[in-house]
Amino acid sequence: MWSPSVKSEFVTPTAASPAVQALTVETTPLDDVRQLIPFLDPRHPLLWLRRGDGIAGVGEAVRLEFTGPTRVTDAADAWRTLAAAATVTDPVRLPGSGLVAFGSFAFADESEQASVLIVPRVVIGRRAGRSWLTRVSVADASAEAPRDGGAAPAAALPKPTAFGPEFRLTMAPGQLSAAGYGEAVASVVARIAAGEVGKVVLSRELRAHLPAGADVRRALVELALGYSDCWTFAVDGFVGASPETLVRVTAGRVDAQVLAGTAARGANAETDARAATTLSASSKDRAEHAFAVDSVLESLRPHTRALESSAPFTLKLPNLWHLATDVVGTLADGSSALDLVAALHPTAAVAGTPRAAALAVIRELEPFDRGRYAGPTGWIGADGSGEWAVALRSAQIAPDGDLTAYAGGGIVADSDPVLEVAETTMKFRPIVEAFG
Ligand SMILES: C=C(O[C@H]1C=CC=C(C(=O)O)[C@@H]1O)C(=O)O
Repeated sequence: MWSPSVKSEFVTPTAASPAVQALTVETTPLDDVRQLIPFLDPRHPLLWLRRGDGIAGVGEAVRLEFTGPTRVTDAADAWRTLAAAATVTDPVRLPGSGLVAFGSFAFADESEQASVLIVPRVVIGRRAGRSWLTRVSVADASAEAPRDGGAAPAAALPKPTAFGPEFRLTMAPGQLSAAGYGEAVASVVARIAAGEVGKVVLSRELRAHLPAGADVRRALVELALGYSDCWTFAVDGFVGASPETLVRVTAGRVDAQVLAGTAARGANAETDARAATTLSASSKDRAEHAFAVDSVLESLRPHTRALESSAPFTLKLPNLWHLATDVVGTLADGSSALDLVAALHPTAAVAGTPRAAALAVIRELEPFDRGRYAGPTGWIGADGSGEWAVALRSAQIAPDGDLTAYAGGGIVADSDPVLEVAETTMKFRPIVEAFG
């Protein structure tokens, strides 16, 4: 149960967060800030942005790391404790103002990649023409005075910085080549025919190396401009532009947009319209989509009332068409956005059906750790509100500059290996073009 409290003074340490920190958080309104990206740290950007609205974080006031099967529920618990110990002044009261943490979680229980919640020292936010600045300062719960002297008084906007030099990366196949991916797809189709599993989402990776000191904001600008209807994100070196909303919680309302089923865009208006019509009529894509919608409804139902889903429709993105379904409901049990993320992940849009069997096939056929690809990425607020995407069309940048990009697709009984390879190539486009 989520019981919002932003004024509590007393903190109980938890296993996930042994030294609980008391945060002082102050949000002040700003004149409209149209561009958030120039304010980011070029090498450690924290960003959540769609259609020009979102939040940009600078610095780290708190960093919590989680691993293993309970990583999301541990994070939800740790966040409750941290938020309850914070003193928050927030006259703006918009989604993303006040105390927020950016988060990104590994896809797999056994992943070596840490899952994180990061509370920035400074957040600049923008929503519907209103902007704000949030400053965060930290004190140990036991300490008498804040370590860094308390929240800075409501202050001027931090300065945007000039972009570093342009760079272009060449991506090379990773541990699973395009041909190897085609073979893995054929193997999944055979397992489906044998009745072992209904659907499996398989992926492959591309690799590159970022020059020392590269300004990652350049790629974020490309993603945000090229894919403005997607969630452009950057958290702890993990960047992307995902079209899929895993879940949003705002003022007791819960919504999601499920995507599964993909077609190439046509070369002209006529073939493009035909591609969309063919996609919505395709029994293969509709089957793939239905698995994903069912898994989301099943996970959200215990936490919501009046949960409804739209009929599937075609969603146009610059690089492809998707089949999409909108889901909306009312929060019934006080869950936070992270509680719902824990209930939802991994959906059948990124794992398959039945879930356990599909995950076993992924472990067997993908010779790499997905890291945070296809995991939940987004933000959580002090009152449990938040916005989370399924982290698709994404890449992880390691501290040494190694970059790994990921793309996959849902494999069902009628999937064709050649077409599935082509689909992953289309899905790599946002990242390949942003860095290339
Ligand atoms: C697994 C990915 O996409 C998922 C989301 C939308 C459509 C999908 C598909 O048509 O296969 C996938 O389920 C990816 O982009 O890497």
